[in-house]
Amino acid sequence: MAPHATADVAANGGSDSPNNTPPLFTVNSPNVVYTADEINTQYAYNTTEVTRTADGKLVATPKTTNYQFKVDRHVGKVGMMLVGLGGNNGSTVTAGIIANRRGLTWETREGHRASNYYGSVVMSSTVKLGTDAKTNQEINIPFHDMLPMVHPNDLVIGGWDISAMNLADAMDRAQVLEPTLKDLVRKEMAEIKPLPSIYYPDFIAANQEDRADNVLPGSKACWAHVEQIQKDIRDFKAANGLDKVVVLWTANTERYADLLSGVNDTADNLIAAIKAGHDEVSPSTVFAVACILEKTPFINGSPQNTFVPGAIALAEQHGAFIGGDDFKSGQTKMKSALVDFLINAGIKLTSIASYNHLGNNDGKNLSSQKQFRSKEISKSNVVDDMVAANDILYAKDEHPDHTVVIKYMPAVGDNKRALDEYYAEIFMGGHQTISLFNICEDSLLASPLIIDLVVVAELMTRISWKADPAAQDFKGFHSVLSVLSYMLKAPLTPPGTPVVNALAKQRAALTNIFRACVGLQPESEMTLEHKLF
Ligand SMILES: NC(=O)c1ccc[n+]([C@@H]2O[C@H](COP(=O)([O-])OP(=O)(O)OC[C@H]3O[C@@H](n4cnc5c(N)ncnc54)[C@H](O)[C@@H]3O)[C@@H](O)[C@H]2O)c1
Ligand SMILES: O=P([O-])([O-])O[C@@H]1[C@@H](O)[C@H](O)[C@@H](O)[C@H](O)[C@@H]1O
Repeated sequence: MAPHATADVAANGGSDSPNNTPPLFTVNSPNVVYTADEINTQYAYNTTEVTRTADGKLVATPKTTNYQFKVDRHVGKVGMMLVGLGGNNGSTVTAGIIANRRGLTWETREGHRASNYYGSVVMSSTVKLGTDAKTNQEINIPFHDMLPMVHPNDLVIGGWDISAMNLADAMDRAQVLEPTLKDLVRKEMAEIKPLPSIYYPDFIAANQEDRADNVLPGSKACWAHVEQIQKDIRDFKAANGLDKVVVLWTANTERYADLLSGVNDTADNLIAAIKAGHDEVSPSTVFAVACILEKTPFINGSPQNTFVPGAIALAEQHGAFIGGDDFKSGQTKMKSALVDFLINAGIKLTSIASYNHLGNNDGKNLSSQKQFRSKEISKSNVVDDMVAANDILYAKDEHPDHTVVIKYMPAVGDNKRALDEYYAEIFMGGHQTISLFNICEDSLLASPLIIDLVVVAELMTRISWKADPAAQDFKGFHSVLSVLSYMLKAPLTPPGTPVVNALAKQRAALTNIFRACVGLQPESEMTLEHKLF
């Protein structure tokens, strides 16, 4: 990706869209064919199949599956519609994109600051492309240059909120950004007003009621709500000349919906339940259904079980993309890396105590038990796969003690305090105790994840595959975008497939799938060229 020189951006009055930016690299291989419109790849996917002999011995057999991948190189004009646009995350990510688009700089107590996308894997991390043929040194390139992706500066932003507050006032309410920066984006932010949304009081904390002055008629699910959201999406696309939209939920955490046979267990029953006004269908599920019917990717940045079985089935029926759940921004992100390190180092983690307090509206909503329970689930399950993978340290169904506490302390605002203690058994009866104090400015950590989720989800709409060369049509990835898991606490995966929470594995999956789309094998890190000579 050509560096987005802010001066150029400012001169153009907008972003120098990567639609016109030539790729940073090309792959020199008979298996990769570039046309003006597509990247077409023949890819040998190598795995190891394990079977057991009659006497229980394991047999490992290398296996190769040949795929064809096709990437549409035309990004087009992309819209990002946020549910909860007027919240701390919604207003912060919007202000951040405006500031980056205009190349803004501002003064703070610590001195001069410039716009950036720090915390975004897509915009601020690199991936190893390969090794320099002459110097033998690693060549690392911006993640964003792996495949044609929308630049966040080019995203057209809109969305819904049950609060009517315009985004300049919402930005002030959020108390996240420096006044000097807010003043530079205030005019543009004031022009952004959230669309009225659906509000079913029973699903979020009662303390949210005083915000709800921008709501559609009806306090429980109805088909008119689905149709209105679909209309909102179509109108937004038409008004802004968009080629596609991605919708992302960054509204309040809802309580879990009960899973009810005949109500949300199948696609037909879910649609019938909404039409019948069933009160166990949540606003986030109604948004999911509307987006699925519009074939608009829908991502859930909160921990509730938006994707009830009927919603997943509906997405599969319509070939629509869904993803979730719950941004993995600070305390849990650290946990998914630290637990991976400890257990893979053969250290027996026996207890994890995760406490945090925060003072933003999210914390206020989570001060209600049912909403906290949704978050407690997503914050607790993040170690399961790492523990289950090591039967030397853990007997079957043995787990570390794990407790999650969240307290609402208004004084600290968006600057969540996370205090963690990791207690482990080490060699010969010893113990290791790791204590962390982690101040997470929650919205400044979540906003880049919103960008990553939207950019990757949009990219996935332009990637197709087939395994049988004789097959006529290419297929899209499965409707449940588990490739998004790196950005999420409780990754949603296709039914029957395993959940991976280990942070390093999640990132490797993302980068290696993108490498496969340009015909490159996974980076093995073996560097045999530096060992066998
Ligand atoms: N680091 C983080 O900030 C982080 C990390 C993980 C998950 N999350 C989740 O992201 C969500 C947003 O966090 P936040 O700090 O921006 O919270 P927030 O309370 O500031 O914003 C939520 C917004 O959603 C609006 N809203 C509520 N119900 C709505 C509905 N039905 N339709 C449209 N808008 C609705 C509210 O009015 C509010 O403006 C929360 O669910 C939170 O748990 C945040
Ligand atoms: O990703 P993470 O920092 O563990 O999780 C955060 C929690 O610690 C916090 O209590 C909650 O309010 C945020 O929404 C977010 O979920």
